[in-house]
Amino acid sequence: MHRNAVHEEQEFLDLATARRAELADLLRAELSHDATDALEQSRLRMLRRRHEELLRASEGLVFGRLDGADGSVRHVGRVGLRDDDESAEPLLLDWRAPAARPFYTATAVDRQGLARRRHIRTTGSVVIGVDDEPLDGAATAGLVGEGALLAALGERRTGHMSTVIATLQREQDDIIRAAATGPLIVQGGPGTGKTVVALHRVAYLLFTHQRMADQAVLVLGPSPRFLDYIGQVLPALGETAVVSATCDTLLPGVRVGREESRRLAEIKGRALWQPALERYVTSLLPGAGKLKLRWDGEFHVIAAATVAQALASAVRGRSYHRARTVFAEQLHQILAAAVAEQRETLLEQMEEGYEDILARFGKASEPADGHGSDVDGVLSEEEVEELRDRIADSPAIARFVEAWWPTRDPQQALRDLLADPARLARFAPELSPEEIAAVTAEPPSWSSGDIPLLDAVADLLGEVAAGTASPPGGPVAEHARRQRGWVYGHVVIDEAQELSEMQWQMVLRRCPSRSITAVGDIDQAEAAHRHTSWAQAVEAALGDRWTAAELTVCYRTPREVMDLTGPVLARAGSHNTPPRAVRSSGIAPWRLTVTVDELAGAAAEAVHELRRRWEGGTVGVVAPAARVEELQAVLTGVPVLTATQAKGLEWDATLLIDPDGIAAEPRGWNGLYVALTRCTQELGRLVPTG
Ligand SMILES: Nc1ncnc2c1ncn2[C@@H]1O[C@H](COP(=O)(O)OP(=O)(O)OP(=O)(O)O)[C@@H](O)[C@H]1O
Repeated sequence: MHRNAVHEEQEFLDLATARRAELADLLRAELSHDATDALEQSRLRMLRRRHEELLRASEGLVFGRLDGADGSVRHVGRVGLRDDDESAEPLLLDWRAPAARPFYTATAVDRQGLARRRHIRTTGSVVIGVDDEPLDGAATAGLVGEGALLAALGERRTGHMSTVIATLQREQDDIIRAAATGPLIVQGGPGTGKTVVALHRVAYLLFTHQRMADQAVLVLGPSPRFLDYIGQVLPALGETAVVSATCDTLLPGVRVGREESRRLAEIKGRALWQPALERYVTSLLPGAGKLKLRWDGEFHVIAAATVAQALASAVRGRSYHRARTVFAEQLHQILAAAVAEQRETLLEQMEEGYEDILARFGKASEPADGHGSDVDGVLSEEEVEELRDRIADSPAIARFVEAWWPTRDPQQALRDLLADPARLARFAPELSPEEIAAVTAEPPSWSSGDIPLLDAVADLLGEVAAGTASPPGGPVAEHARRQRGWVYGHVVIDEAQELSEMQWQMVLRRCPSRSITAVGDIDQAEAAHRHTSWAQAVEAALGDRWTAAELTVCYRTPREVMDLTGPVLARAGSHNTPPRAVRSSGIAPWRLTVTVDELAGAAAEAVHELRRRWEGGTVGVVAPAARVEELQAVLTGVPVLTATQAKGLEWDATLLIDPDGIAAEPRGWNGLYVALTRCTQELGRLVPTG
């Protein structure tokens, strides 16, 4: 029966493959001509996107089939394909289309009109097997497509995350398709597919909302290594309108140049900096007072009240530089009016003087040639405007404005604050004298904790000149990456439990609509802040305006290993239960005690053995920070990482070195929880004694 099914699906795959090639050819022909107007340009952009999507969809083009209780048959795949006949049902349903949803969510209890779900396994353009799941029978364990899922989970790891569109589970699918109108915070234990969900959600949102594709989506991850690990998922799903970054790399042109202590990371992550920096930047504004400007050899005094009024209206709701531009424009206007008025007064005085002279000589005060009371020489409106333009273009006036209201470099402005204890005490009175001393003692290069402060200052100062936007055309992600002030359609944060309050502010600035998906595990938090609940972690940034969701099943770590995590989680102060492991690897975790002197040798031997056992897969080593360097020297061909660095990654086998040493690190129990849960198959522990 299966042979027939394979044959049947092969026929369908051949049909879909041919149609894909045909559509790609048609699109290529359409894309060969140039756009003549903006409308055509945007149409071509969409076609180009579609073309790329089709080209990339060669692997796993068709992976599912839905048989309706009414006898209907629909196939689900990586992209949607239409037949020639536009009115007919699509040949292939895109996995993100609403009609494909039952593939991920239908169960025997909630059949959604289906009689059967079929998973189709393929290699390239060959169907290698099918898994049928009747939905009209008795209720099953609740896993969707269990056979296909367990086969996928048991596969060797390549070192890069792959797409899982064929085996997404219902609780994951619910989050992927959730509304994107406000912040959604997803709590999930290790291996529950948080990263999978976050990335597939990006693909879903870009497919569903054109606006997000136009504005790009930002994906924030904890480290460059992690970004590299997930880097192939979205391109494989055909998505390019995505910028991936860490909080450290979000500011164009600014690099983190040094490590910082946990104490300073904690101090600099506090929400108090936002109002402190606002107060500081406000203090940089010029004070109101009369202004004395020179124009055409004459001095003009602008009264303090006029300056105060112009200043107040310029500053309202604007950044420092934007307010400066608005004020300068007003000043040009005021000065032009003052020049015109002074000229008028002068003319009047001249006229009065002339009449005096005439009176003294006993002449009547009738108008005389060129000196009538209609005061010839008073500037017309156009002339005042022209004068204002000349004032606006005048380098001398620009110098005057610069001296009175200087443009500022955000980096310099922040350095001036962080290096000055008196200023810090004035603007951040919540900091203790010891904390201020610790901040001011830091070297001038930037650390990770400085980046959100710098971003806040850059935002409060604003751009010096408007119109720095890059020219239109080219991929949207490139524009977004280059501009600090880019507003994204959506932001996805992975390992969100690590974000400090100030890093959250940095996210909000990039997404004022608050269309944000944050996934993480509060129990894996290792950052310097002390949050142990999501409510605490996001209180300063989001208040209580966010929606919570949860993932409860662990797909990565086998049951044998998850069983070890309960006590570790309890020591980490967690109130959560570890997620339920979906599978067992049949391999008991092992533990070897060695002397400290034997440790490096034993580690090398264990790595050698694990690599042999997991040939074609991956092995990773996690150790306390203090031992990493020494181990890297002896363990070649495998990553040797701290628990923090291992966050989000996975290997077939993990060698955990000195678990007690990891537990003794700051937030070490959380770190140990991370380290224990990185393997998909086997966990070995080397415990030094003495
Ligand atoms: N529905 C699924 N089908 C197939 N594989 C899945 C599915 N969900 C998760 N996985 C796999 O489980 C592993 C863990 O997923 P992921 O890295 O997204 O979990 P996580 O919750 O982010 O974990 P952690 O918090 O430990 O980093 C990955 O190998 C992923 O491909």
